[in-house]
Amino acid sequence: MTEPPAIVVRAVRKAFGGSVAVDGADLTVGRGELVALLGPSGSGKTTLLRTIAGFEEPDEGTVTVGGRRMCGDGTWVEPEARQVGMVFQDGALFPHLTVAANVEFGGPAAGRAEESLALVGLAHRGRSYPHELSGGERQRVALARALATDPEVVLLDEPFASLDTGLRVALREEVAAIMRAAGVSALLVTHDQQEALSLADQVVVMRDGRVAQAGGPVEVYHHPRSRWVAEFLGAAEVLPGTAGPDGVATDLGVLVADGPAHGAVEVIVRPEAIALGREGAAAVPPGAVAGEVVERAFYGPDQLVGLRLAGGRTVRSRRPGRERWDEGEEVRAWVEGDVRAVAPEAPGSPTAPDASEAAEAAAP
Ligand SMILES: Nc1ncnc2c1ncn2[C@@H]1O[C@H](COP(=O)(O)OP(=O)(O)OP(=O)(O)O)[C@@H](O)[C@H]1O
Repeated sequence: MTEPPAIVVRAVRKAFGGSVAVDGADLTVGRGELVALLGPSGSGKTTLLRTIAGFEEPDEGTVTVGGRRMCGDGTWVEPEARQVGMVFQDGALFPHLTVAANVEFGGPAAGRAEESLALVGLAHRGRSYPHELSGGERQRVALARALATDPEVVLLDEPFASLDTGLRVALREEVAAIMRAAGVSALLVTHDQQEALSLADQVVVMRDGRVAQAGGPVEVYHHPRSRWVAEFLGAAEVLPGTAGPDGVATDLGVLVADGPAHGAVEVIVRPEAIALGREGAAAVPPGAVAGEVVERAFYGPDQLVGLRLAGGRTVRSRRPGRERWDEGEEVRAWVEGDVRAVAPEAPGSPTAPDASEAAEAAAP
């Protein structure tokens, strides 16, 4: 018999006073899967997580953990009886208890406290106090405490947000590796696109209390369902185009795009899919279009080269940082790789992108 998924959320709605925080959300976390719940501030991620943990009671919908109904249809299971481990942003350790006592506090399964401290690489720090540990070590203790109860699923609410960049990247990779090694199912709340795309088996993108799209990292990044999802997940050039039998006619040439086959569309092109070459270079294909380099933003490993195309539109091409492209230079540009076309969004529609969120996502 196949085991039930770790978490199933169906049609969950939660309002505070008149304001709706979660508006009919569905999600599934499979066994052993690491799922990222990603969205801008205020999109309802934490509220949904707290609903799964049992800290909030939804107005509507159902939550099932490990095949057991937790709430909905008249059922209510208290948080402590849900077999859910929690890791918060600040770790929430007791400062007056040793590391070992903190891990034992949750009432671990027999023998699990030591085992889970060993799992996070801190078996030798059981007698230390939280203030004697680094921020990263404290978060590993918090994870050990969550794992010690042998939970059906671990819920992590922005567990790396308070750490600085280098440590954050190292710790998140370590934590993902620990959870995979332990076969733990986990739901991770984050507003960091790179964190979600690099760690998760499945990314659930939330917007205004709803799931805008859910899928594998490659799927949501390369096949966004809407312009908003595309721009939220990373830098994207959005070009108006006309779809026809040969492809979509745009300022970057006629492109083969996955999306509507006829009429006006918006084509979403990632800057890394826009290739550049100098006129006459062997790599430049016949359909390449002319452009002038008008700006350049250097990030180290890569750079964004701004091009003004014939007709006046400016697009960015992501190039390796070692290449040299000078302002004023005439170049040729063409599209390589995945291109997605979506129906144009009416200005001001609820799915139209928000400029500030898109700007945040555009950073490398
Ligand atoms: N206890 C509460 N009382 C009233 N409003 C709340 C409460 N908790 C959340 N909200 C509101 O619900 C909405 C969703 O909040 P939530 O914290 O779930 O979003 P989020 O996506 O986790 O945001 P962030 O990334 O900023 O933590 C927000 O508008 C928030 O102000």
